[in-house]
Amino acid sequence: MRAAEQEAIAAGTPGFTLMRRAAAAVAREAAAMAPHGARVAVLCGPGNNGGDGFVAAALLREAGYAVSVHLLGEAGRLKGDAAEAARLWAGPVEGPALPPAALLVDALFGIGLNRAPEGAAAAAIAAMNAHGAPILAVDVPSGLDADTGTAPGVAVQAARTVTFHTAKPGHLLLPGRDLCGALVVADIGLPETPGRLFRNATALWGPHWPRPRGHSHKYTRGACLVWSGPSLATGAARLSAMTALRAGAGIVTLAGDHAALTEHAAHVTAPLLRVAEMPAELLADPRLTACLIGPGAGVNPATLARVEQLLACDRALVLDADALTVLAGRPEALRRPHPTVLTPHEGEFRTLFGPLPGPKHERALAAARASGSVVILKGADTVIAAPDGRAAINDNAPPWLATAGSGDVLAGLVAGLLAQGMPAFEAACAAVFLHGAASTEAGPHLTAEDLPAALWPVLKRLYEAP
Ligand SMILES: NC(=O)C1=CN([C@@H]2O[C@H](COP(=O)(O)OP(=O)(O)OC[C@H]3O[C@@H](n4cnc5c(N)ncnc54)[C@H](O)[C@@H]3O)[C@@H](O)[C@H]2O)[C@@H](O)CC1
Ligand SMILES: Nc1ncnc2c1ncn2[C@@H]1O[C@H](COP(=O)(O)OP(=O)(O)O)[C@@H](O)[C@H]1O
Ligand SMILES: [K+]
Repeated sequence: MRAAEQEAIAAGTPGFTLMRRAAAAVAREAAAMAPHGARVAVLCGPGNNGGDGFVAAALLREAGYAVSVHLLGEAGRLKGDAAEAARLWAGPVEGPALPPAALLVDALFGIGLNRAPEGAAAAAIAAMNAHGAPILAVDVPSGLDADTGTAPGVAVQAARTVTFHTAKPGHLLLPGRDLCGALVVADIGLPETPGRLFRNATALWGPHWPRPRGHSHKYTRGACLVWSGPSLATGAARLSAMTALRAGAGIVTLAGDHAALTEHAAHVTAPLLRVAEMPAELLADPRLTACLIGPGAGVNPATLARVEQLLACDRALVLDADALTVLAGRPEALRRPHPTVLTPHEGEFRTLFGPLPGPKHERALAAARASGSVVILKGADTVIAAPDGRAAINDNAPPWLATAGSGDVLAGLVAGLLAQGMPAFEAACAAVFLHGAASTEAGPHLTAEDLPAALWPVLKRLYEAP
């Protein structure tokens, strides 16, 4: 953001012009939240976030709102664009005590927050939260660290947050995402800057989406092997296999011992069933393009031996659940010259990689580098990270996705996309996004079994999109 701002200023757009555009977006959102003519209280801080507040206050007053402006600090100490913004506001500048109002505009701190709010700043934030009126946060809810999604102290709980140019990690990572309320990203005319950190969206992976051609047959669409857990632990692999088929893999094989396959045979029709002791018995088939192991596998030496055999093969590979746990503390064992995707939740992640410092996207990136693999660090704010330094934060998954078996569905989705030749990072991002979209489609009270069916309309819409 700061680089984009510098570039724009160097190219001749004054900083104050950017501030005016930002403030116009704030005023637009405020007008959408408060009835015309209502009382709006704008709380400004000592930096440019406060500057946005002053300009927005002037715009709202022009538009007919009853606006009061409150400053934390002294008007005489405002500098640069913020001082110019304060001059634009013709009315009185009051202290931080807030009057009754229909809407509060939080322009206290933005991306310049550099420590936990204390004293008057902490009191002002607490007073906003206790006020009762909805809060529109300018750029970032004050007190939230835009880089990490964490709040070092007290933070504003906004109803809506309007940010500029692009979402920051703190808007997408928890608890930041919850503090923001509804997020609005406003264009303020900054140039596109090349970045390595993304908000997960169709544009990130859509160009790599595998589409069958007229002459495709099931083997050219990709063949996927899903290793099954033993008898009475087969459901997880079945969810994965059904989802891999739904993802578009031409053929999916469930493999394991005879008792396990007997259970599968009682449930599924489309997947092939192959009795095998070890994956190597099936890897001779050159048509096989991707393998998945872990769901229901069990944490035991047999699983470790199978994982090691699969790591040594030349197919794309997804390791989930128990296949990650058997490699506890050995991420370097995952290095291989073929696409590999790991799908740990926080517990499996810690077991495999140990405690890593920093915000979630940085932890996932460190794990991706250590393992040479694409890492999907799951949770309500799933992060996808690649060893080359790219990372994406996902924010489309509703909380009812937290249900037993939904992780197995995600693993199968990744495997199905890898089987079709989709590159690992893009396949992982697509899978996480579509998983979230399918759970939104299915709605509250879904079970993991509903997800492959719910993916169907989501995928159809993907095909219909231009
Ligand atoms: N960077 C850009 O391209 C643009 C930035 N704009 C606005 O400018 C903001 C960034 O402005 P600044 O860099 O001036 O930073 P801020 O206005 O976010 O905050 C910095 C000020 O707050 C003080 N401060 C930080 N943490 C504090 C704490 N815990 N307790 C008390 N005081 C604290 C600092 O000492 C400094 O005076 C953005 O969030 C956005 O609202 C917009 O005007 C549009 C363009
Ligand atoms: N609060 C939440 N909001 C959205 N998605 C969630 C939430 N909690 C978990 N998830 C998602 O649900 C899935 C759970 O996977 P996992 O923990 O492996 O469960 P299981 O092993 O039972 O399948 C993951 O994709 C995770 O990202
Ligand atoms: K703010």
